Amino acid sequence: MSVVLEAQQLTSVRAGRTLFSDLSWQLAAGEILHIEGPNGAGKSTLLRIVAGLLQPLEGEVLLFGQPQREDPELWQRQTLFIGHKPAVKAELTALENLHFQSRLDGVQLDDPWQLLETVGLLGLEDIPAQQLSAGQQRRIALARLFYSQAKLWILDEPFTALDTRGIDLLHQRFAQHLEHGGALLLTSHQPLTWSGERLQRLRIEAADE
Ligand SMILES: Nc1ncnc2c1ncn2[C@@H]1O[C@H](COP(=O)(O)OP(=O)(O)OP(=O)(O)O)[C@@H](O)[C@H]1O
Repeated sequence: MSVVLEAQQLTSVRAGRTLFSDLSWQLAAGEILHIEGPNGAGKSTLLRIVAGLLQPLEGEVLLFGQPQREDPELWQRQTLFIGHKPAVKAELTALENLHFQSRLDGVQLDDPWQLLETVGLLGLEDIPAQQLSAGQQRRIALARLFYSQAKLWILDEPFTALDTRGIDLLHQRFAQHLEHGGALLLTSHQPLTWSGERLQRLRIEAADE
């Protein structure tokens, strides 16, 4: 399988504290990397570095062999990052949020109503996001996964606030993504149920402790 993502000797220091040092790994098409570790260990920091939103103190991240600075267009097209807070616009309705998100992603939605149904928000489309529950807001944010063509998904705590049906839905979507040659990097405090050969684990412990 081809290598989608390669991290080379990553070191990160925040507020004078070394979160991790000399981290290296490869993630191939069809694989998941589950980043584990206690609160504050640096998992979100690592994901933000991989997404190109933060610079490591040392080291480099390659997507299909390319550093971000050399091919920003490839990175833009082939990565999808969803952070741990649902990045929804509070005053926009669920439907308006889907249109807003998809425009930012450069995607024309074929059938926004179908997408609402897929993520379990049909019937709630006219309600401002701020009046939706935490899990419903998370579903708006996660709707991006159902139209994304990006090969690398970077998801920070995607299961937070989801009910069991929502978690099942995500697992199904992850499986499709992997079957189509995608790769997935995620943090989750919940255990993942995937067959061993597809799942890699990386545990971060604060290096200074
Ligand atoms: N913007 C920032 N400036 C300085 N330090 C930060 C910043 N954001 C996070 N940190 C620090 O970096 C450390 C790691 O934070 P991070 O959010 O990466 O942890 P995490 O492993 O994702 O934790 P959690 O499981 O609680 O989500 C923490 O000590 C945090 O205080």
